[in-house]
Amino acid sequence: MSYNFDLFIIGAGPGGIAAAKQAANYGKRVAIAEQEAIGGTCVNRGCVPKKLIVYAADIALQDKIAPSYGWSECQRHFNWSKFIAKVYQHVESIQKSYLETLQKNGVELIRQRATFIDPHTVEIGNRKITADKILIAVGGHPNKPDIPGIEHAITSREMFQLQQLPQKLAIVGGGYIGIEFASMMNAFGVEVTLMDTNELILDGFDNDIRSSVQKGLIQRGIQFLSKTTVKEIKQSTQGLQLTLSGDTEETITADTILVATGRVPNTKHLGLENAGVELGEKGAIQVDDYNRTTQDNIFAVGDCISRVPLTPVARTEGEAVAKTAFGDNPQQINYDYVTSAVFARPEAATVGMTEEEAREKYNAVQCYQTEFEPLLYSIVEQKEPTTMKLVVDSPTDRVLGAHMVGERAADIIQSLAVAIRKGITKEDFDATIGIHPTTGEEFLTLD
Ligand SMILES: Cc1cc2nc3c(=O)[nH]c(=O)nc-3n(C[C@H](O)[C@H](O)[C@H](O)COP(=O)(O)OP(=O)(O)OC[C@H]3O[C@@H](n4cnc5c(N)ncnc54)[C@H](O)[C@@H]3O)c2cc1C
Ligand SMILES: NC(=O)c1ccc[n+]([C@@H]2O[C@H](COP(=O)([O-])OP(=O)(O)OC[C@H]3O[C@@H](n4cnc5c(N)ncnc54)[C@H](O)[C@@H]3O)[C@@H](O)[C@H]2O)c1
Repeated sequence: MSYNFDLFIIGAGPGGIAAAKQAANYGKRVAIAEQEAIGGTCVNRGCVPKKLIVYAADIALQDKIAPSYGWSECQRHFNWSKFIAKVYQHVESIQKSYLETLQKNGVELIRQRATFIDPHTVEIGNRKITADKILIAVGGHPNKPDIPGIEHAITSREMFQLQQLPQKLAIVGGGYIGIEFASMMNAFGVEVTLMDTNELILDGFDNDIRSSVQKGLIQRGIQFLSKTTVKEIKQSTQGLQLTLSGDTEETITADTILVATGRVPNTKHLGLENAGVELGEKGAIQVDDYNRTTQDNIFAVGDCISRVPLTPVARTEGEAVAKTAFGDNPQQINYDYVTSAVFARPEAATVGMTEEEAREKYNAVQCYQTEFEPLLYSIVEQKEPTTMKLVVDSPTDRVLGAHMVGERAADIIQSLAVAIRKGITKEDFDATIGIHPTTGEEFLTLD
């Protein structure tokens, strides 16, 4: 049977675009459907605009320590709307370059929503398109708790479209998104209250890292309510009123409420039932080790499979699917050493096993840890300690995980990840001569 395309991709985020490029490199006929902006969550309402806001917020933090470095105090004014317009200029330039890449590779982009008619056919606008293989890379969207008044709360998506900065921001959820926005908004002078149902923020990270970031944020002036959630939101004359439950049972007010309580896969109304594609837990698409769904010719990658919802992972999975479908060697992904970072101040980054995970899996685990004041803060009043931790399997001396909170944690952990993935030992760390004076060199002298 002849199909219109060798590969049809639903969703032009990092996962879909990576697969499109790789399949086109094999000389395959590829089309990609996108219902919104090319680049997906990461480019348009995630990593990219977020990191630019982090940079803007860092300027405010640098201003705070500048007088200790001999700079005169100055009053600067931050213009959010001017700044966010610049951010979106950059986002558009990325969209344009993605578009050029797709065109250069001969990939047809169809700017509409696609749904399944059968395992080889999708409906898109008034077209029916057939393909030998189909990749689902539809991403996810924010989960909003089902409570009265939730329509008054916004999600990360709307945070990027604010007309002006809030004065009082309440954040529900202390995961990646809640923590990053809490940190950025606090730096801009916004009064931030953050709540989480857990005792500690950043579920899934090493416990020492979680408490170190939490301490750092509280020190910066963020009000943290642990084991607390919101059960009702009402509009009042003082603003939005949040009725809390859990450890803190009171009413607080805010002018903006951000809910950041996780994300859910975009798998509804996709016609998956017409294609024999089954869902697993929490609406995520079920896939095997090769990202193949329950239908042989259909694959799924990225946030819609809820494995590790990060951009580099979606990209790697997209490439791997194209290699599996059209190359000589089927590709499986090793998720053991996926690095990740929370771009808060203080910044947190991690690779490999947490102490808790290592102790469950290995009999003799030794942790090497330090907390110190980095040179940058040595001559300023405000203190911001750095935490570093190595998790080691004692009998083999192999480093199982590295974790850090502090300046440039993401870049430092990123570099260590290469060595740790290759099986480096604690002795290898000790034998390495560092660069002085840097923060990273402290990883080489832990005892
Ligand atoms: C606020 C925020 C900050 C983040 N920061 C980071 C970070 O710093 N680092 C990091 O690694 N990750 C970060 N992430 C996560 C990252 O954005 C995602 O993991 C990544 O975008 C997932 O890629 P994807 O291709 O699976 O899906 P997406 O990027 O979500 O792309 C899916 C695309 O599919 C389209 N689509 C959906 N259904 C259809 C349909 N039926 N037809 C046509 N098109 C469809 C959507 O419009 C979307 O464009 C962040 C996420 C958020 C929300
Ligand atoms: N820097 C990055 O790489 C980055 C940045 C942003 C987002 N992301 C990705 O996006 C995903 C989603 O982020 P997220 O922060 O929305 O989710 P998350 O899963 O990281 O965190 C959700 C938090 O909300 C809390 N929570 C859940 N329900 C609650 C409730 N009713 N009341 C109070 N607290 C509640 C949880 O305990 C948890 O701490 C992340 O898992 C991550 O993969 C990555």
